[in-house]
Amino acid sequence: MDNFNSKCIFFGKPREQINEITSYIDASNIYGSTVKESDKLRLFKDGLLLTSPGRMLPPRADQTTCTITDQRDFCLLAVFVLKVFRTVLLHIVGDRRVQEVPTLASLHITFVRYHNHIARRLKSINPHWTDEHLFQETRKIIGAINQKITYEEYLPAILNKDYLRRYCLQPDCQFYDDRLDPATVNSFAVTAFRFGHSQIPGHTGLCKESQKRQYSCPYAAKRCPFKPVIQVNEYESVLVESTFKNPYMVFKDVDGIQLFQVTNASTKSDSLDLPALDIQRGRDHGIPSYTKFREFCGLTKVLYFHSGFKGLVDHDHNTVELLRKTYRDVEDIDLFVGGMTERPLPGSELGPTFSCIMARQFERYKIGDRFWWRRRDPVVGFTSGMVFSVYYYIFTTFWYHRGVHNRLNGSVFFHSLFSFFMVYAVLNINVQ
Ligand code: HEM
Repeated sequence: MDNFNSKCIFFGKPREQINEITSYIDASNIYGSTVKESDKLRLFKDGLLLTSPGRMLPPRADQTTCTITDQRDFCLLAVFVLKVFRTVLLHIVGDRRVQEVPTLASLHITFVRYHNHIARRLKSINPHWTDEHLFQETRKIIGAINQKITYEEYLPAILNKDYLRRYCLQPDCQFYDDRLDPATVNSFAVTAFRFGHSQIPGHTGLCKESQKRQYSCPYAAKRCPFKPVIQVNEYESVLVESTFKNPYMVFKDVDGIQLFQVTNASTKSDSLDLPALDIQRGRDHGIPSYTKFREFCGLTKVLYFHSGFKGLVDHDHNTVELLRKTYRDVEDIDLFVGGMTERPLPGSELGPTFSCIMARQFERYKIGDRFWWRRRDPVVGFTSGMVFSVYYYIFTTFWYHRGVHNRLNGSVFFHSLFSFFMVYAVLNINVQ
């Protein structure tokens, strides 16, 4: 990965960590980042992706340590091993982080199903297309849907309108610049985009098997692809840390997951100290300090621990006091800490420093992508008919799929998709 402003030059290039997977927003979380990976995930028939019973993700081929007793059961011994060693993967999909939390696994499942749904629709319209043709066309549509959701739903929810405009992140700004490197920069992956870690409430809500939900449908009753069922308002709430590395929760015991229910209940002491990890990872990667990034972003210089002139003008007084107690010098403030504690800009989830890093990165992902879905190019861009289809698919398929096969609460699924998890899943940063 490259850094926006790295000055440490080694053999003509700044020394940076390597990104294991593609930086482009190309749905590589579903398809993998190499042809070899994507081949492992394909059925090689009608453009479809592999699934397991119940249209779930395919289990790993080397999962032979236990007996699968019925279609909905997953290898419990493997789950036990997974809990103890935290390394075994239960399922295969384009990104190995699928096992991080069941809520993330559910999004992977949704997009695998979504792929197969679109491939079947394309096959019915074009029966003469080969498996390869169907696969690639479907993949292009799924990639476009990921780009569309990221830029038209997610970014407007977290970034201020000025930043969206200044960095060409709005739908009316579409062009390609081959000088813009779309690689993921270190400061984005290691600090700014980890702001999402502060958006994770302490609990996940589960629906019990016996409970069913009612979905309202945007069409006349005759055209609805499913029958409305009984409304459920009750959820069992579990601590979010009990869901870590437990993707099997999507497959077992529960009939639904309400993504990150907000409750005030206290959390267990053995939870993952993610902010500590994030701060340490920034130091580990040699990320410049918060004050250096303010300069890089053209923001006012910070020289003193106060919130006035030449101070921490984007922090409130109490936060400045806490920072003073924590750091000996303003120059020492970690980018993650300084950025996370800034007051959010109006209409935004982020302060000016993180907004600057985020907006610049998303600009690179968009303007530097030769295959950007809205690119006005007859070879790589979508025709206006296809652009319409992407909007159409997004609208109809969420209703069609009803969350993950009756397991996810539809409305909460929407919420979570657009609010935070989606982008974690699609952005494809995985540093080694
Ligand atoms: C329950 C939810 C989540 C958990 C348990 C989780 C956990 C983690 C862990 C353990 C890491 C690796 C930390 C390290 O070793 O440096 C990580 C990295 C990261 N997370 Fe999360 N995360 C969650 C949600 C999110 C969300 C919602 C976002 C953003 C919107 C996000 C963005 C990132 C980014 C950008 C990285 C760095 C990836 C890399 O450089 O390889 N995470 N996360």
